[in-house]
Amino acid sequence: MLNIGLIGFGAIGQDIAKYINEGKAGNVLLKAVLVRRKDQYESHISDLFYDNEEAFFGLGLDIIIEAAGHEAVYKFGKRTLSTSSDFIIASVGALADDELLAELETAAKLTNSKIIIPSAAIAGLDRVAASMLQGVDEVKLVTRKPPSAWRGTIAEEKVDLDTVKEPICIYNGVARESSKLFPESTNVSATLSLAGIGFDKTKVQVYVDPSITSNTHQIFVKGFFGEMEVKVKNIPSSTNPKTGYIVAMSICNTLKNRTSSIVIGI
Ligand SMILES: NC(=O)C1=CN([C@@H]2O[C@H](COP(=O)(O)OP(=O)(O)OC[C@H]3O[C@@H](n4cnc5c(N)ncnc54)[C@H](O)[C@@H]3O)[C@@H](O)[C@H]2O)C=CC1
Ligand SMILES: O=C([O-])CC(=O)C(=O)O
Repeated sequence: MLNIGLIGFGAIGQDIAKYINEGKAGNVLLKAVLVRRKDQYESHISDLFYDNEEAFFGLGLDIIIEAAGHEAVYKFGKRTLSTSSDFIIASVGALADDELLAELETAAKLTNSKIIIPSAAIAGLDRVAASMLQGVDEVKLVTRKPPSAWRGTIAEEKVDLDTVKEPICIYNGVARESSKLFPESTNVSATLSLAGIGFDKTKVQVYVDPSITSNTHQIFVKGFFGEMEVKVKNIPSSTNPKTGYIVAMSICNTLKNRTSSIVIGI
């Protein structure tokens, strides 16, 4: 039985807690959730919630899952790995900062802990990573989300989300930049970069698209192995429309793999 800690209790965090408690994430126990203010949570489950970082990191957790945003990766990543907990990251875009990535890798090596990056909102990463054995010529991601998913982001500076009628490309560049420009919306571009040819070569286009209701990601890869095209249409979470329901499911499947005797598709 592995003891799990969770940082963040929003759309992803709440679903992860539910799946773990329903026994759907393998032989794991949700031991603690780090939140900003513990008094905001119901008293009957408050034993699970911590707002004292010392206490949370002192629990000796086997795995800590970040589901709180880029800032949380900066704030808690090194500490997690240095205390020998494996670190499952949702806010992967933070790793577009080479210095942070190197710092976390060093911390992981020193304690023999692992940085674990689930597929989360995209698919096909097993093939992208495998194809790197012989090199890849081109990797491209096209992300489209409906207007409701772009509220509170810099998309609002480019598009009137209330009146937009046609798909509008709000970014065309590479993952190094998209990861930072849309910290809550294109973490997938960072995950794809890490699996494949890196942040500076992974091409990214981002659209506000009023013609769709799902958060859609298309991946195009060409290389020695052949070609790959994958399209996912994620139903947005009712708690946070920027995030697909699949993200928490993917993280829980990653947990399941940690305690299962058979591991498929990685
Ligand atoms: N890899 C991927 O495919 C995806 C990654 N994400 C990442 O996951 C993050 C979380 O997503 P959601 O759950 O949908 O967001 P959310 O906004 O619903 O929940 C985030 C929660 O974290 C809490 N939080 C923030 N900073 C914290 C801190 N320092 N300590 C404790 N709690 C803190 C917030 O109060 C909030 O309750 C996103 O910001 C994004 O970076 C989201 C979707 C897909
Ligand atoms: O859930 C999604 O569609 C992807 C997402 O927000 C991200 O990559 O940050």
